[in-house]
Amino acid sequence: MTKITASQFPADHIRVLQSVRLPQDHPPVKTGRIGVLLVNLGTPDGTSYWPMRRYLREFLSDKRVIEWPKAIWYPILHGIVLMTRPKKSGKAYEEIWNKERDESPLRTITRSQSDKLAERLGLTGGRLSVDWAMRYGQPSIRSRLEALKADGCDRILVFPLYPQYSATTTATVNDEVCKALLDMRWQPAIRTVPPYHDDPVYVEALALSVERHLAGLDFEPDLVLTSYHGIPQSYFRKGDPYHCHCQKTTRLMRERLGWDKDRLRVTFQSRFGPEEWLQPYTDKTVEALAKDGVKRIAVMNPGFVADCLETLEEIAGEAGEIFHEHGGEHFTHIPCLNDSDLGMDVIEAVVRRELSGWI
Ligand SMILES: C=CC1=C(C)c2cc3[nH]c(cc4nc(cc5[nH]c(cc1n2)c(C)c5CCC(=O)O)C(CCC(=O)O)=C4C)c(C)c3C=C
Ligand SMILES: [Fe+2]
Ligand SMILES: [Fe+2]
Repeated sequence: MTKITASQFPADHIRVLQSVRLPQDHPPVKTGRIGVLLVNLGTPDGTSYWPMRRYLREFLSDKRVIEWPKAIWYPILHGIVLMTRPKKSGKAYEEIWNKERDESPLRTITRSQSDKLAERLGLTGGRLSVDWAMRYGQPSIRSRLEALKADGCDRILVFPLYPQYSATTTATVNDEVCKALLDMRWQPAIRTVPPYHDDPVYVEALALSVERHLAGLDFEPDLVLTSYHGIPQSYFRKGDPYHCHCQKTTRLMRERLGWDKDRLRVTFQSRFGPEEWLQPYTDKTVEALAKDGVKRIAVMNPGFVADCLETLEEIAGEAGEIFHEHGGEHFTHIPCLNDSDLGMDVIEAVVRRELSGWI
């Protein structure tokens, strides 16, 4: 957790009661701070079987992620998936693992985003604590909310790091926050960050990241795919707005870049299980493009706030291989916004907006 203590305190209504003299038998009171908690999806603690299994078990037991009835899903999960997937996914994680820190890139980048946000907010004064958590794995949402509360935060802004809303991501973060509140006697006031898929700062950052990346290449891609993580088609039919949010982000980028529909396309990646997922699929599209004679493409992942397994291994690695195997010549992956200045501009703008009235 990074604390920001500034000499200038902007809002009158925020008080620190630590200095108030309390009766001797009074429990300690610490209040008056504001917390910001960045939350990303999660990540295993290691790439070997047991850490992978623990992580996948928590993730795939979430009823927001797999909506099948427990009586059907649990025997499959415990009987097949948790026997085979930890090994397969562990190998994939090994390819992208941050060996220096012995952790996944998602964890490294999320921590850095939290540190940089604290630095940026500190510049303007205020009494804020900035921290980060993972929905699955460590550090857990519960542990960081408790730490913020213990630090005197009686107002906490929770930021699920997903620009496009989905029940499988945003809602499950909010569920976990509410579960932690259930056990608190003195609950902090909570705000959660809404989706920001059409925020001009976000769209501008994405467009600039494309322009800058393409300017540094020695070839010009014929088209760029915006590849979003998929969800089952049935979730969309039941009312999850995720598909529409993805389409809107890409449309706004296209308008900002002044490109036509064929030059910036939407695809969906990371299918899991036998169901039909949102289409067109990224891997199939990449293959079809190469077979149709397209020689140069770029792929980016606007829905991922940080590079991770799904972008580094599945897109920068596998999708590139597919393209080359089927006749493509030049493939480039445009990195996520991560903790770059552009990425931090987006996070800071969203946080400042959502904190309004509190600071
Ligand atoms: C099984 C169903 C899954 C749904 C639905 C799903 C939605 C979803 N996921 C992300 C973002 C990420 N997913 C990541 C990894 C990952 N995702 C699933 C499954 C579903 N995701 C699994 C099983 C895994 C683990 C890896 C594997 O075994 O393949 C990650 C990467 C985490 C990392 O440490 O790098 C991210 C990020 C979104 C945005 C989303 C729906 C919109
Ligand atoms: Fe996922
Ligand atoms: Fe739609």
